[in-house]
Amino acid sequence: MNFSANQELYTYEMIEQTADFLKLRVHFQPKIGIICGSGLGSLAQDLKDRIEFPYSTIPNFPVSTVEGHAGKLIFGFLSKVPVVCMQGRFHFYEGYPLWKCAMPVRVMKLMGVSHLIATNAAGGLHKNYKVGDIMLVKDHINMMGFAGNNPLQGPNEDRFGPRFPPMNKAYDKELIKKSIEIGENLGLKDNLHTGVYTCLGGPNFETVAELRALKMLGCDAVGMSTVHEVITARHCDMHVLAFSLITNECILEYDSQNEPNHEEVMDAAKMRQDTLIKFVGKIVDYIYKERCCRP
Ligand SMILES: O=P(O)(O)O[C@H]1O[C@H](CO)[C@@H](O)[C@H]1O
Ligand code: HPA
Repeated sequence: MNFSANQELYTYEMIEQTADFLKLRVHFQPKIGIICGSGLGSLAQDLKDRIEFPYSTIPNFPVSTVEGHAGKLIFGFLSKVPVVCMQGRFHFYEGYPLWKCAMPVRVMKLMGVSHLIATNAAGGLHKNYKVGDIMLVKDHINMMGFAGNNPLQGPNEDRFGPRFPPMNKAYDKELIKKSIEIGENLGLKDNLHTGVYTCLGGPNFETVAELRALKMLGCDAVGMSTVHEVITARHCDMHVLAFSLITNECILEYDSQNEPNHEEVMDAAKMRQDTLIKFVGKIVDYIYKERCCRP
């Protein structure tokens, strides 16, 4: 694998080729795209009439290398709504440049997807967050962008969107409000938050000093994904809802005996999978009825 950020960028025609390959094989048009975070692949388990594509069989697609990311694109119906699910996402630390990590979002766009639901596992920085809580992302801090790394780097492709896209309304406020309502109806009132997510490059978990700095900056949850997908989705005018499952507490004290690890992240995700399946199912249902089907 070539790890250079200077790998040849995807052309519009390559993304189109990938979308056409999938369109030929999928007989319905997905309206909502769902990206499953670490250990959250079960969000795709209830899809009816599913058509699955291992990433390695899709032209131009990267392949997943992380445990808890199965590496399949799954089309099907969730609550009777046509959706496409990424069971496994791509992270910068796997050696992929950010534009490559986010490429499936553009494929979704060319297939007709108008709404993206991005989910992730994240460390909880906010003092009130507990393992198992859900944080609806209201904003992000693009730490990788601070360091000059962005999925939109390179010549702009005007057919997707503008050179300088705004990002101050990245997360759909109405969908956040509705998701809170849906969560409360599922009995999750005490486990729901809205907050600021930040993505670091990984793969190491953060130092105590890094976490303290992020907290001072206003971050509520920390992960290694999602932001590049959201930027790419907003660039091509998709509506975005994102949420973090808080899978571990961020360790902010030097004398703590604990160390974060990927197993606890996946265990926490597994523990919450049934709840999240219901949560996402109802959100999908709402988006489809209230947004996608409106004349
Ligand atoms: O963001 P997702 O893909 O959910 O995964 C999170 O979990 C992994 C660390 O345990 C990292 O990849 C981090 O980004
Ligand atoms: N830090 C970064 N990424 C993560 C974490 C974390 O604590 N938990 C899950 N993904």
